[in-house]
Amino acid sequence: MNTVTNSAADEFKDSAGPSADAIEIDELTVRFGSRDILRSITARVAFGRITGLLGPSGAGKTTLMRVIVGVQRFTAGGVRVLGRPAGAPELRHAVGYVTQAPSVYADLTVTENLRYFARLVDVDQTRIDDILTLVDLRTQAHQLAGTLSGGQLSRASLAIALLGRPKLLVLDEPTVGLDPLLRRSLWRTFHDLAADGVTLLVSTHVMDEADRCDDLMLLRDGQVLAAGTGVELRERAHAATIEDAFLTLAGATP
Ligand SMILES: Nc1ncnc2c1ncn2[C@@H]1O[C@H](COP(=O)(O)OP(=O)(O)OP(=O)(O)O)[C@@H](O)[C@H]1O
Repeated sequence: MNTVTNSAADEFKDSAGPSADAIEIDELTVRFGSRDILRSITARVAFGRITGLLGPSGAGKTTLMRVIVGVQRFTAGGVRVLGRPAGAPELRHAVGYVTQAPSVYADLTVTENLRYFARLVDVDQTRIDDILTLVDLRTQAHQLAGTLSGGQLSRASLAIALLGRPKLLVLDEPTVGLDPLLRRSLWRTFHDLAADGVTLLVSTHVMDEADRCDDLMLLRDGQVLAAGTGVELRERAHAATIEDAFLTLAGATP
């Protein structure tokens, strides 16, 4: 398959140090007004794996992702991304972020959108063809983005995030509203990217998507309830499913 990594693929991993993780969060607190939205979070995201950020609506998933990509100020603690402080200028191309809202221009075709964003991030236009193949949008290449289906629109947003050859992809609920077939094919793309060495952090509140992740981080009320592989979390909670594990672990926390 097409590769999104390049000869400098391990540049960040190497410079981050052999024991470093892709994301290192230490005692992170984010306060809005008088309310702590993230409460002294300490967590790690391993290189080259898919980590699922799971939690109910309002748990703080988007806020945490915004801190990681460097667009949300934090109150206390520290966050290092690919060995640099979150938001550092040299991370601009290395980190791709797909928000819940589609980031494409409805009145431009898919290719025109990609050409436009390719110029912004100073990426070779020839890469557009490769990315269209990767996200399976070749057939829609000349279709106006405003006429795409929900799943195609998600893929178009993902395509834009891939332009800068990110080493880390942060995806905020990328499969929300998609039918099971589209969800499955999007997850296949995520696994292809991880196989190419990309680190993915994917938020969801759909518990059955947890089984598609290598690692999980369970977030509730701005705190990490538990982190580990699905098997580890199920064993820890003596639960048959991640959903049950989440409920058990949430119940065990005051
Ligand atoms: N700018 C802000 N000012 C005040 N409160 C905020 C702000 N942004 C988020 N919040 C609050 O922080 C909490 C966490 O929000 P966040 O969007 O991070 O949750 P989430 O887990 O991503 O939820 P969802 O799954 O519904 O997207 C919510 O209670 C939200 O209302």
